[in-house]
Amino acid sequence: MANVKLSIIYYSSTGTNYQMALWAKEKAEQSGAEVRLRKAKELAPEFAIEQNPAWKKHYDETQHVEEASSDDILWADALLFSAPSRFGTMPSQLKQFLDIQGGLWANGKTVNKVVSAMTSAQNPHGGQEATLLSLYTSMMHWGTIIVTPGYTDPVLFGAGGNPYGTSVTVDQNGNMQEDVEDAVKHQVARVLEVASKTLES
Ligand SMILES: Cc1cc2nc3c(=O)[nH]c(=O)nc-3n(C[C@H](O)[C@H](O)[C@H](O)COP(=O)(O)O)c2cc1C
Repeated sequence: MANVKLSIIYYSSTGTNYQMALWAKEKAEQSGAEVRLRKAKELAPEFAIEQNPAWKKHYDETQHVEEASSDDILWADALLFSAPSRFGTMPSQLKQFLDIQGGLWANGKTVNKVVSAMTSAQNPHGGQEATLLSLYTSMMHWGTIIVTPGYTDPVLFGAGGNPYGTSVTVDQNGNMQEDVEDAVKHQVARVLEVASKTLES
């Protein structure tokens, strides 16, 4: 997958989606892609972060991660998003990032990017598919090429079998309930495969 430029753009309060983004980065780099790992800017007020020790810890520990910018979209052939469910939709932090890309969109700069997404929620039926759909809805408006895992590999069944994108259930202590590392890696490999085909054509 040499030559594919991949931006992994995530939001995470307590580390789950950051971990998924790191697995994706590891696999993409092993595959020869050029990778940018970027976080959506935190928008929550300090008091909200401070009242949740796990959130505060993750916030402090990821200060070194660069914030996503328009250039990360412009530069990339492929985009992989990862963000937790917030009442069945994407978090406002990621939505805000999308909402400030009107200039790119208006100039056709989002068209034909290969896009895929991952998520997490506290409950298996707590909105995992709906959260991915909320993101994919915006991606349709962007004219992107949405690439989902479907059921293209047996690892998906062990990871909960979500064909929309890898998703994981996280308990109240932040522990992932399914082993999704291989599913994340399969998803990113598939994104790179499709992106490299679009570059050849
Ligand atoms: C405001 C808010 C709304 C949430 N809504 C849901 C929900 O509707 N269903 C669900 O299962 N989990 C819900 N969660 C749990 C989060 O999805 C969970 O904390 C997250 O997936 C952990 O990911 P992270 O470690 O990357 O932050 C919600 C959490 C917050 C803070």
